[in-house]
Amino acid sequence: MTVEEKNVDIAIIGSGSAGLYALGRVKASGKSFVLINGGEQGTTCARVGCMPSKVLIQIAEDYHRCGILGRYGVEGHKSLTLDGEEALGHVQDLRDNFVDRVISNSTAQMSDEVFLEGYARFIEPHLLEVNGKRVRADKIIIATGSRPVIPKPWQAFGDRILTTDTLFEQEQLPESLAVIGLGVIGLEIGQSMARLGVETTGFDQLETIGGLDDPAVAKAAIEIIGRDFPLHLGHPAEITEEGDKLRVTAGEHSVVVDKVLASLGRRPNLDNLQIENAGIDLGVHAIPAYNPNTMQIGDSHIFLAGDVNAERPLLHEAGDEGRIAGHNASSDQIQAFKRKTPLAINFVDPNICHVGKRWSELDYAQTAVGEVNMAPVGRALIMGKNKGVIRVYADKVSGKLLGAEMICAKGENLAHLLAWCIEQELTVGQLLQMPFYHPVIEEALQAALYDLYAKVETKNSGPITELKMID
Ligand SMILES: Cc1cc2nc3c(=O)[nH]c(=O)nc-3n(C[C@H](O)[C@H](O)[C@H](O)COP(=O)(O)OP(=O)(O)OC[C@H]3O[C@@H](n4cnc5c(N)ncnc54)[C@H](O)[C@@H]3O)c2cc1C
Ligand SMILES: NC(=O)c1ccc[n+]([C@@H]2O[C@H](COP(=O)([O-])OP(=O)(O)OC[C@H]3O[C@@H](n4cnc5c(N)ncnc54)[C@H](O)[C@@H]3O)[C@@H](O)[C@H]2O)c1
Repeated sequence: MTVEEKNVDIAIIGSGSAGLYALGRVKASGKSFVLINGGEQGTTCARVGCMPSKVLIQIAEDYHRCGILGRYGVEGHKSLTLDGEEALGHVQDLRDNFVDRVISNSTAQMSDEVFLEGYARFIEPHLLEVNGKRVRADKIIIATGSRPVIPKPWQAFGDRILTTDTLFEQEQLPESLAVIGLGVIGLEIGQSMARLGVETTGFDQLETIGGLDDPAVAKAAIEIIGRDFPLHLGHPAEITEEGDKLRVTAGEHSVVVDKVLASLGRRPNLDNLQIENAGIDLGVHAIPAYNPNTMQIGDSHIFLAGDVNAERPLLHEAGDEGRIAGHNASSDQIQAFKRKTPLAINFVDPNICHVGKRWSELDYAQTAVGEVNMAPVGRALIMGKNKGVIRVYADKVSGKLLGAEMICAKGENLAHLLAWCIEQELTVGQLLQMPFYHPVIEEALQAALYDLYAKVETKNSGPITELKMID
């Protein structure tokens, strides 16, 4: 019996952010297409990622902020309490709102002919199967995202192991929580939980946190975040059962907790696609070799966009990768696109950010480093957030900005400014000729830039560093 095949120009697998951005380009080209999605709709970002995590962080930060009120003479602040159920209810309400918005602007408007629900797998290089239906496509975009890693032995602990897939569905806050893996997720959720009153303990096998690799920033971050909850670093964590609780042990540290948040990283959803039937070699790192400027796998008809390629697993990058893949899948010619300056923001308080080149990528002999400590910064003192450090890197000879790493208040804004300057290939001298208001956190960046300027060879022309001369 021959199974009926639907023929299209382009099949997009995954209706997450990368898939939907790709769809925008494909629709505009007028090519025929199908969009295929397995699992829940609404995108990882809106459903279990960026958005619910930021709501939780906001609640925790606002509640924690009450602690400062005594300084201003506000009576009664110590007796404020938090209803965990209502707090989580608020996270869920806003989350539902974000998800509804995504769905109503995308798949809700699509017919069953072009939007197929189910997990796709390759039968042949151009042939996919979804719930028994077959789709033959000239070009295929894989935008299947990633999922949280849970080591196999931990799966036996059932719902006592949380991931960000299940955390935002909880009705109550746990009394105690171990956060294993202090990367981006572990820090954001760990600090929030601690601030909401959950007895939280953090573990990471590395000697650093939040993926920081500038030693000065990592040291400051460990000290600052370590005031919110204990951080046990340098040993992989192991879990054993203790009655209905879990014991988490790493090196000489051990705690008994109600729940564990597994934030050990995320695994690309490539293993469910039978991509070998497409003649694609997964390579040593289990990710097929692809070009990050075209998103094309080798010189094949298949493109890889978003978290599934594990290279820049962030929302704005998933958007760009979707656009590139969508454009190239719809065109006769493959076009390479310049990728943007790397920018990463961890929304802990104070924010941890990095921009441009990482510390470990620098040629230290050719690099000048400017630094400012946040302790004396006027605006930070007023805000009661004068903790942290900003480190900026520039080429020693040309003075061109290369990158930065920081832990500081409003880091999310400073990191953007720096990314935009690197994108424009500006020098530290040119940055000092920009206006700086008073009193603002940007003055801390200005101080770091002055420190950097003193260490680079290229200086501004004219008698006043901060002002350009009129010819
Ligand atoms: C807790 C958390 C917080 C985050 N916070 C931020 C943040 O603040 N800022 C930021 O920039 N990024 C953040 N991120 C990362 C961001 O959410 C991701 O980079 C982005 O959502 C990736 O989008 P995507 O389209 O690649 O994947 P997804 O949105 O996951 O879409 C993939 C889709 O493909 C489907 N699928 C999988 N396999 C198949 C198959 N075989 N067939 C059909 N469909 C399939 C999946 O079910 C899913 O619907 C966060 C992530 C998490 C987990
Ligand atoms: N603000 C944001 O932009 C944001 C927020 C959340 C998530 N994200 C995205 O989600 C991705 C995944 O985040 P993540 O935090 O899960 O991964 P991650 O890679 O950032 O961190 C995982 C951490 O787990 C540690 N680890 C692994 N196995 C361990 C073990 N057995 N014991 C102790 N520690 C162990 C690793 O050393 C690492 O520090 C990020 O790369 C990021 O792109 C972004």
